[in-house]
Amino acid sequence: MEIKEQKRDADLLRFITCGSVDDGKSTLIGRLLYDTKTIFEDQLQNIERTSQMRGEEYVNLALLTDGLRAEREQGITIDVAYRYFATPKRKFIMADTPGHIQYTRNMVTGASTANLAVVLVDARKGVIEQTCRHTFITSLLKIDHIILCVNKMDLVDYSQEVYEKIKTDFQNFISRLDIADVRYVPVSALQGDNIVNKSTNMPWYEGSTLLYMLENVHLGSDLNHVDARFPVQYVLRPQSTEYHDFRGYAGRLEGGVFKPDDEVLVLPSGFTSTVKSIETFDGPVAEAFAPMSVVITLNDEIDISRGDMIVKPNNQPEVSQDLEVMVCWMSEKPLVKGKKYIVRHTTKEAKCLVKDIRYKMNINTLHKIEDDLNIGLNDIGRITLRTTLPLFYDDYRKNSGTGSLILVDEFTNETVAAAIIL
Ligand SMILES: Nc1nc2c(ncn2[C@@H]2O[C@H](COP(=O)(O)OP(=O)(O)OP(=O)(O)O)[C@@H](O)[C@H]2O)c(=O)[nH]1
Repeated sequence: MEIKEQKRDADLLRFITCGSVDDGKSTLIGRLLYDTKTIFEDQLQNIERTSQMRGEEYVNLALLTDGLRAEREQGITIDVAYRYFATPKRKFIMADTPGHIQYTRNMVTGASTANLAVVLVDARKGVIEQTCRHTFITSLLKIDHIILCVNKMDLVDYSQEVYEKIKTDFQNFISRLDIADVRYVPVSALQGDNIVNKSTNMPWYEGSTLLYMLENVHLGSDLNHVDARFPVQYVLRPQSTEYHDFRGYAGRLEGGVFKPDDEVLVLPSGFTSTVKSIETFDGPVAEAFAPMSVVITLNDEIDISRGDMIVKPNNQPEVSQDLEVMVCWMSEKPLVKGKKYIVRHTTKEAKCLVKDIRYKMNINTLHKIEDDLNIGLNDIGRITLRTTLPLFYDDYRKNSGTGSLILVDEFTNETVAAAIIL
């Protein structure tokens, strides 16, 4: 079962596209869908017609994703749209994040489950602060693979010199970050150079196309099958007399494997029991692993509630009310030292106090700024929190689910930050 799951992972690539407004993100996504022939005939006719009406020389592929965005914006709460497409080699889930002011927030949301980030730069502008910010967040979120797409090569006469300069600048920047795999490709999303089809305009480029990279990047299974973590989302106690003995704990595994008869420990109470059964929508199973959603029943009656975590006695997460975190600030209202926020971590909600702001990050130089601790919209900084309830967490590197949290404003209910536990 586990092997099958891993194989499925290798067939599926989740990626995010990031770039500043107008770098050509929508056009690039449109080009990928168009050249891999994954858009529908009627959609195509629609955008061809609109492009003609607007007197545009080329079919405006950005209309494809813009249309999707308009649809999505009616849904209001969703910041990130997911596009699915497939080639014979692989399936893709692409997180499309609108590149406007609140980009950090959208990017963090989209990137938290991504295996790879496509970072776009405009060949005329080169590596700018936004490129650095996106790349830094990518590394913070432990996305192992980055493809730097130098776009709009048609506007710089497909110049190798321009491309090499941008590549060197980027190499200099990322040498200070811990990113396993970085690739580079010069493209024109508008004209279709090196997206799906190899460009004839850049004979000096000997690498592969963007699609080839996406299809062939090697993905180890990034799921943690070692550390068993089951945050309880709901306690099920059906009222019907037929099931009056039944008490199940519903949730999604954030890591590891659970089987019937496994010895388990419940946090925070510390009580132990053994797994009686694991139920799913399709009936009982012999084993459950991340990211399955299941109902676990235990052989002992223990008082368990939402936010508790079922783990194994010999492999426990950290438990603490004092946390050191790296935040990406997402609110117009700056972070306030000494202020209370709501913290949401796995299925648990608590309050927390910002005890200290250690430093703010200079995104361009990656230096720590210690004399200006004003963390505002899109800033990244290191802070310490004291929570009202203990959280059960792991290092983000080991487990992104139990290693991250969000902060919410108590009064407005606005999500103000995403954070990684250090
Ligand atoms: N010449 C040229 N223009 C491009 C290329 N890619 C995109 N553009 C143009 O750049 C402009 C911005 O492209 P979009 O795809 O809308 O940019 P975006 O980054 O998605 O911007 P937002 O949707 O606002 O986030 C459009 O006018 C595109 O036609 C390219 O490779 N070459």
